[in-house]
Amino acid sequence: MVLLAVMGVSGSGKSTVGSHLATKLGWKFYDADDYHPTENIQKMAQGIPLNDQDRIPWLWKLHNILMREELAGQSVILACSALKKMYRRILVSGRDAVNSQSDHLEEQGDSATGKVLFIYLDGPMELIASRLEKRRGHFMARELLQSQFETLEPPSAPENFITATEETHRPKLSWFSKQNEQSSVLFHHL
Ligand SMILES: Nc1ncnc2c1ncn2[C@@H]1O[C@H](COP(=O)(O)OP(=O)(O)OP(=O)(O)O)[C@@H](O)[C@H]1O
Ligand SMILES: O=C(O)[C@H](O)[C@@H](O)[C@H](O)[C@H](O)CO
Repeated sequence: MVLLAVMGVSGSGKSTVGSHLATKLGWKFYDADDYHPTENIQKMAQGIPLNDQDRIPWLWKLHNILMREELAGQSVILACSALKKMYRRILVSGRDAVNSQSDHLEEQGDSATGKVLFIYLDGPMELIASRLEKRRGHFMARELLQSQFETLEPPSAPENFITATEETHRPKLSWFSKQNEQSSVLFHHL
């Protein structure tokens, strides 16, 4: 059973790569965009970046979905921006991530951070902007790309993640803890 989150800025390819992987692997797929409250969608459509207050309850909801699937023994892929380290902590640990001291969570080490494997879709702003220019019928205002990059805190050790470079979506192994057998399956499909 694997909980996988495909993360990155708007337009980095989370929905495309995440749904592709889920189909290939026969796993359940969730797109975090489908779980935003209407107010968040309206903000983004108006070109107003979301803030922590907008994102935190949404991330709690997504954490609950991941935990429900974990309990059911179901492997899942979630496409979710998860731009900040704190947001990724919430996906992994829910309310504990907000209530506890960050040091405390860090001390928990693999037992907490290793629960979800993040696939970080990394890519240059120009390339992603050019893709967003061509994308039609999506609520996200394209002007928000700049703020997405400003908010982004790329994952780093001891987080549990793989970086995939945007040009090829070939994963470049950065750091991950204990999911070696799973990563070889993922490499095969990416
Ligand atoms: N590897 C790729 N090569 C070329 N185009 C791509 C690639 N990945 C995604 N795209 C295109 O880029 C656009 C953005 O991709 P996608 O919607 O999957 O990104 P996203 O990260 O889910 O965005 P958002 O967070 O805004 O929903 C789409 O039009 C998609 O077809
Ligand atoms: O954290 C965020 O700012 C949001 O998740 C955005 O990234 C959007 O949901 C998505 O990317 C729009 O398509």
